[in-house]
Amino acid sequence: MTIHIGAAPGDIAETVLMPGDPLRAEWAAKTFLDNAQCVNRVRGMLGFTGTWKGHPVTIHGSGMGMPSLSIYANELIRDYGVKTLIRIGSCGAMQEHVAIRDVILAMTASSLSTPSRGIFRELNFAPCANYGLLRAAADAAQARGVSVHVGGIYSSDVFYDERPDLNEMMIRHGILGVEMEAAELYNLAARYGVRALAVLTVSDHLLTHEALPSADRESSFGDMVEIALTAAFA
Ligand SMILES: O=P(O)(O)O[C@H]1O[C@H](CO)[C@@H](O)[C@H]1O
Ligand SMILES: O=c1cc[nH]c(=O)[nH]1
Repeated sequence: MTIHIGAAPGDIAETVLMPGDPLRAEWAAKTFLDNAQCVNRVRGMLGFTGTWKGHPVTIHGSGMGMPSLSIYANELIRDYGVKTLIRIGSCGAMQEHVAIRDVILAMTASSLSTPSRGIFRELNFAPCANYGLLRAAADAAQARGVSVHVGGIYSSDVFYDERPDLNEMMIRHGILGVEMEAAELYNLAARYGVRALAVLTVSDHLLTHEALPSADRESSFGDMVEIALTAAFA
């Protein structure tokens, strides 16, 4: 047990899928895993462990934002020995050719800052996905016929953004979408020598202003879960 995770040693698998939303964790575990058991409910941050095609998998919420994700990812890696972390998140699209419900695979994650800023100091470290996971996820998405985009995303500290100029800059530089966790997940994966990837489903569109309701964000993004599971064990 850790301060934030109540699971017993051995109750967390080496492969963890991390949605921001703990209720998406519950839905995904009960929908896609066999024999899913709840292994954490500290602070309501639900985690479940089961198997997928015989492979042990944990699906655990990260909460919203990089500081929250950092707490769970640190404890999962350092205390529970997790080796592969795949974020399964929602995001806002920033390009016209990206549509609602499309899947984005985050090759890199730009940011204004991350919780690792104090460690990197003057270094502009470039957080990037694990290439093997990224390639396997792209293959899995194409095999499923999912509309998938691979490229850079923006990890923001705010959902309610007051910088239209910044979004314009991101859009002009080809950033595919915005979310709030991937950059720090990639920083931590690099620091501890583990694999990480962010697989995102477009829930909002910054250009068209379309937006899916919260129920859809919680329990309808099945393609990204299956892409993440397939990539983890490719
Ligand atoms: O749907 P999740 O995985 O929580 O991801 C996105 O949704 C939240 C904001 O609504 C942020 O956590 C953002 O990164
Ligand atoms: O962080 C997020 C997530 C979904 N949609 C957004 O616009 N931002």
